[in-house]
Amino acid sequence: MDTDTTRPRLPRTAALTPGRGGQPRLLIDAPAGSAEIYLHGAHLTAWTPRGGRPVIFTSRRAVFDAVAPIRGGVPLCLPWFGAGVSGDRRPAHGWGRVSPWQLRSVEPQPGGAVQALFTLERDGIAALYSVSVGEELALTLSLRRSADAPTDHPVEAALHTYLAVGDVTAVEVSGLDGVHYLDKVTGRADQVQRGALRITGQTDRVYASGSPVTVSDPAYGRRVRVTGVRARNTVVWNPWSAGAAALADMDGDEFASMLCVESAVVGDSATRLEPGESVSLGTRIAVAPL
Ligand SMILES: O=P(O)(O)OC[C@H]1O[C@H](O)[C@H](O)[C@@H](O)[C@@H]1O
Repeated sequence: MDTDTTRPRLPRTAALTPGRGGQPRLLIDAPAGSAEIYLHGAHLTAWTPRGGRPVIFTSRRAVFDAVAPIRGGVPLCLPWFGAGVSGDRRPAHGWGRVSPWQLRSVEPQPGGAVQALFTLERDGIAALYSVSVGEELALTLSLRRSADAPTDHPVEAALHTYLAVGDVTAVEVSGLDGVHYLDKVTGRADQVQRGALRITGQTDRVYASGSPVTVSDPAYGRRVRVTGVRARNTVVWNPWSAGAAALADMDGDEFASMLCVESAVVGDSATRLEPGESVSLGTRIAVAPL
C-alpha cells in the first residue's frame, strides 16, 4: 500500500520517477503532448506536442544535482530576476529555480492535455505553479505574500523559456517592432526595436512588452509563438559562442540551437506586494508550420 500521503494520485498519463542524477521528475505523456518536469525548481526540461518535434532546449551539460539551477528548459525566476531591482540579491534569479517544489496534483484536461500543480513557500511568499501540457504549453505562476509577512522587496518573476531552434542565426523574432528595451549587453536603456529581431551576436534585452512574440525558424520549418499572460516584459537572451563557452553547464556550440524568450515582470515593472496580495504571470507556447 502506498503510504506516502504527500504524493498526489496520478492519472495513467503521468509518472513520478527518478530522472537524470536520480532526481525526482514528473513525466507526462498526455494524448496531446508530453513533458518532463523536475521537482527541483519545478523545472520543465522538455515539451513535445503530439506528432511534433521537441520545442524546449535543455543543455547536454545541464547539471542535475538538486543544488545547481538546470541549464535550459524553463527556469522559474522568482521572487527576483538576475540580481534583483536592488542589484545585490543572491542567488541569481531568486530561490525559485533552486528550491524543491511540492507536486500537488496532476489532472487530465479537456482536449487531451494534462495539468500539473506545484507549490513552494519561502520567505513569506507562497508560490503556485500550473503547467498545462498539450498541443500548447501553458505555464502560470502566482505569487502571494503571506498575510503576516512584512512588505519586502518588490517582486519580480520570469518564465525563462529556452526554445530549441534549428539555427539561431537564421531565426527571425517578430512582434517587438517599435517596443522600447534595455540592452543589457551594452548597458543602454530606452532603445527601440525596429522591425524584426535577428540574432547576430550576444543578445540580452528586456523589452517593455508581454505581447505575443513569434520565432520563425526556417531550419525546423516552424513558427513558435510565445504569448505572455499579464507579462509586462519579454526578455530575449542568447549568450553567443563566447558567452556559452564561459558557462560550465553549456557546450560552446549549443548557443546556435537555443533562444530564450521569457515572459516576465521585471525591473520597472516589479510589484511591491502588500501582505495578502498576489501577482500572477503566464506564458503560452504554441507551434505552427512555417
Ligand atoms: O546564467 P543564468 O543565471 O541562468 O542567467 C542566464 C541569463 O538569464 C537572463 O536571460 C538574463 O537576462 C541574462 O542576463 C542571463 O545571463
